[in-house]
Parts: sequence; structure tokens; C-alpha cells
Amino acid sequence: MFQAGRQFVGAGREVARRCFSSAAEAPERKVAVLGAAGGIGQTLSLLMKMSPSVTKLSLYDIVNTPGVAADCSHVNTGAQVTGHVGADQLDDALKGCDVVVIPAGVPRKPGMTRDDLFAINAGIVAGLVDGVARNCPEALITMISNPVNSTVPIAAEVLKKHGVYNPKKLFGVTTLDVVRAKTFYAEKNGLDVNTVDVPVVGGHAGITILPLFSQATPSAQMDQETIEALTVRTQNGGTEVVEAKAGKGSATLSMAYAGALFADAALRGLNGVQDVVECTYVESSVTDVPFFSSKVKLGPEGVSEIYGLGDLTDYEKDALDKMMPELQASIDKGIDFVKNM
Ligand SMILES: NC(=O)C1=CN([C@@H]2O[C@H](COP(=O)(O)OP(=O)(O)OC[C@H]3O[C@@H](n4cnc5c(N)ncnc54)[C@H](O)[C@@H]3O)[C@@H](O)[C@H]2O)C=CC1
Ligand SMILES: O=C([O-])CC(=O)C(=O)O
Repeated sequence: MFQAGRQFVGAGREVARRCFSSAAEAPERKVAVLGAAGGIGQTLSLLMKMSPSVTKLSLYDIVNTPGVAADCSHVNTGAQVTGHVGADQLDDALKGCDVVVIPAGVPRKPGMTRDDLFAINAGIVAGLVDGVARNCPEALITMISNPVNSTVPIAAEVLKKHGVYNPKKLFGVTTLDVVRAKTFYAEKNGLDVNTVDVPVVGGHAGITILPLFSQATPSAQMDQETIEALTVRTQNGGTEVVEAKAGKGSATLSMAYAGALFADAALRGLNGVQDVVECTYVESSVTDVPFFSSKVKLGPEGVSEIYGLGDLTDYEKDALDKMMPELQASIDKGIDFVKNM
């Protein structure tokens, strides 16, 4: 039993070593998870507790965070954990934060689109970002709450109202789409998934999710039918999980993993690690819509460079054209929500 425990911890350290940057000489960093008691939030909190980049971990939710924080604080890693529950404690949770990760809000049930979550989650996200604007306006915000295509523009508008919007510091987390595309591509082509990369561009809902398999590495020969099947599977990855969970929520474990990968990339960028590049949904002039996900270099100020789309196949060009009206409508909806608040 003891031996098995040791092996487990050793495996955990190995996962952390592969997922996370080295702690050596890293500055002190405070990370808050807002929605920390939820399905994503709890696992994400554990993963952030395992990150050597995090020195303070602030866990906020409207329920249950004293328990989650007590539990998480017993893990024998460096980060100091604090728990904060209810709106009265939001300010304390956020003061001094370098990175704020937001997985708060309701998840989908079968038959719903991500946009169906807007009615509830728009207000939740606006309230939380208001707290960020008042308490840690310099922090990087990584937005997980759906619909991401709208919640990121909502966050931008709230920050603008406070006069603290910095487009380099606001990110929609689309890492799960990349995680899925890599997994499906590696499986289909018999490749080692650890060596695989697949850029995913656009947004984070249905046809706005566009994996660029023509740019996947290592390159594999796939016929058009296979490319289309993998594209649709990546676009429907979230729905696949929602249906399998049959009313008990949406992706939590894979999302917590993806959210931790992105938060750690943001921290590595902040800490001056070179060449940290992730696909993420940011204010962008790569296409005609004002927010778009593509490869972004992360640096000490947040976004340091946004990369273009590279050469696209006719199939990818067509898919890009088709997503634009939906993406623009979701962005407009978010902006209008804050204007009418
Ligand atoms: N960006 C992405 O790729 C993904 C996004 N999501 C989204 O993440 C969100 C959370 O999903 P789950 O963790 O599965 O849901 P969940 O229901 O398990 O957890 C949500 C948590 O948010 C908390 N919450 C509600 N209002 C709050 C407020 N005002 N302040 C702080 N916390 C609040 C709840 O108390 C709950 O603990 C959903 O909107 C879901 O659609 C889910 C998977 C992937
Ligand atoms: O599908 C959902 O509702 C949750 C999500 O965004 C995903 O799993 O990609």
C-alpha cells in the first residue's frame, strides 16, 4: 500500500514535470480559480496545487470552497491554499493575483448548445470580471466559462467600463479543442500522441472550432473523408461528453487538464520563459472578426505575438468562411449584454 502510494506520488511528480515548468528561480505567483468547487474547478485546483509555478492558490466559489481548500491544502506541494466563499469574499480572493482562471457557471445538458448557457453565465462572468477589474486589473484572465465566444467579449467590455482593459491579458481557453484534436489525430494515424501537434483556430463552439489537420505534425497522409470525420469529431467533442454524461454535466477532467496546461503556459510566459506558444481566443486582427483563436506567443505582458493562419486547404478556407457569421453574432451578443447592463 505504502509502496503503491509512493509510486502514485512519483507518477504525479512525473506528470507535473511534463505538464509544468520548473520552479527553479521562478518568481512568486498567485493564481485564483473562480468556480473552484465545481466539476472543473476542483480538479483544476488540484492541478494548480501541483504546479511548481504557483506559490499562492486562491479558491473562490459561491459554495463549498472551505472544504475544497482544506482538502487541497493537504497536498504536499509548495503552493499556499486559501478558500473564499460568497460574494463578500471575492475581493480577498483576487487581491494580488497574477492569473485568474474562470470556470464558474452552469454546464450543458444533452440537447443544449453552449449559447443556451448565455442567459445564466453572462451575468456570472460579468460579476467575476468586475471583481478582477477592481482588485487585480493587471492579472491575466483565462476564461473557461461558456459560451467562450461570448464570455470573452463580455469580459473585455466589463474591463473597458473600468478603464483597465488590456487585450494582451484576456484569453478564452480553447486548449481542450487542441487536446482533443491531438488525441484523435494520433489515434487515427497510429502516432505517439506525445509527439503530435494540431493547431485549432476560430472559436469554441460547433463549426467555429476548426482543427487545421493540414498543419498537423508529424504529417500523416489522410484522405478527405478522414479529415472531415476528424474535424467533425473535434467540433463535437464537447457534445460527445455531454451525451455520455447524460444530464450529469459536461467535460470536467479533460477540461481541468486543458485549463491547467493553459494556465501554466500563461505563467511560463509571465516568468519570461521563451517560445511559449498556445492556441487561444484573443482580441485579434487575423480575420474580420474582433476575437479569434489562433497560435499566440505568451510573454511577460501576456500576448506577445499573434500568428496568422498559414496556408489553408480549400476545405479549411471554406470552413473558415462558414464560421464567421456565427462567431461575429456571438461576439456582438456579448458586447451588447454589457452595454445594456
Ligand atoms: N472552455 C471550455 O473548453 C470548456 C468550458 N466549460 C464550461 O465551464 C463551466 C463550468 O463547468 P463545470 O465545472 O462542469 O460546472 P459545475 O456546475 O460543476 O461547476 C460550476 C461552479 O461554478 C460555481 N459558480 C456559479 N456561480 C458562481 C459565481 N457567481 N461565482 C463563483 N462561482 C460560481 C458553482 O457553484 C459551481 O461550483 C461551464 O460553463 C461549462 O460549459 C466546460 C468544459 C470545457
Ligand atoms: O461542450 C460543452 O458544453 C463543454 C465544452 O465546452 C467542451 O467540452 O468543449
